[in-house]
Amino acid sequence: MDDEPAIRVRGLRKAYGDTAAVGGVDLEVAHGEVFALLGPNGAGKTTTVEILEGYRRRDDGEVSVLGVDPEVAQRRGAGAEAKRWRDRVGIVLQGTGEFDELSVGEVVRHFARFYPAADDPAAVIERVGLSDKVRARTHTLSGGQKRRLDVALGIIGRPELLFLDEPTTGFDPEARREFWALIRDLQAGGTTILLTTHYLEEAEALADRVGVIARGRLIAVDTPRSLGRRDSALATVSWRTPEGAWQRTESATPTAVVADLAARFSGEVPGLTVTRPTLEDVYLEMIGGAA
Ligand SMILES: Nc1ncnc2c1ncn2[C@@H]1O[C@H](COP(=O)(O)OP(=O)(O)OP(=O)(O)O)[C@@H](O)[C@H]1O
Repeated sequence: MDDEPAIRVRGLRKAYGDTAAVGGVDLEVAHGEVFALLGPNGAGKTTTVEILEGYRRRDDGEVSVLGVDPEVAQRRGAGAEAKRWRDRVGIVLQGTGEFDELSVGEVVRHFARFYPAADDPAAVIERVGLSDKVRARTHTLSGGQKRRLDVALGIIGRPELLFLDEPTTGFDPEARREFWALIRDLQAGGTTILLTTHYLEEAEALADRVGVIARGRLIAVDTPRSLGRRDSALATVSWRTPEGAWQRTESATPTAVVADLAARFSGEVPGLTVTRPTLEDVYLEMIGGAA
């Protein structure tokens, strides 16, 4: 691990005509980190990620991805060093997953040939849960299965850095859990991951840090646990009275409230729960404030 972060962005700007899609973003992602970009539709997540991938040109700002300017690395005829950079970066765009009449196995094996140290196609197909579809033509796959194929193509080259734009859209709950296990596995193997998602529980399950983008600006960066000072927010204690009515109180010292209740009930407190704001609660409040 070197001192330079895997991703460093300073003053990034991008406009489409009069629309300022990205309006001055600073961001650093460390080697080995899983970072989730959150934000409402049209906030500027995809634009930011595609600039980092080198697929879109920026208007202004500095961008370094694995020590290289991605815009330069993706230029036509950029040379051997740029090719090496592209081999180190895995990209899963927002949904393709269809390759005419080719089968899943053929597509993955085909992509494997582009990389100098590609993973074993059969192992990757297994990892994304498509082993029983290896001979299926890609246009016959379901939406979630096409997305899994996208993920397979993103990781076949064993990237150091993986970009995932809304990777689990269309996944059923079980597939999503399997995907989370795959991401944890990749992180354990040292892969740095930048993902965008609309699923707050996904960000919470996977990300070391989350960044919230609203109207092209990064309005907060923190751990999922601490975002919006969530960890020090008042706790809500709820319980049922002996008459069966629900009671609730907000407190900065919920342990004292629970101890007091335990003494009053001399034992088990019926229906007791202690909750703090969820990641979704603080996220929605932030987005509301930024609108
Ligand atoms: N090619 C384009 N031409 C013109 N405007 C664009 C283009 N791509 C994006 N935009 C605009 O830029 C803004 C940011 O879009 P972007 O796709 O980056 O948002 P996003 O956060 O990824 O949204 P979503 O969650 O819906 O994927 C939006 O207002 C969008 O309409």
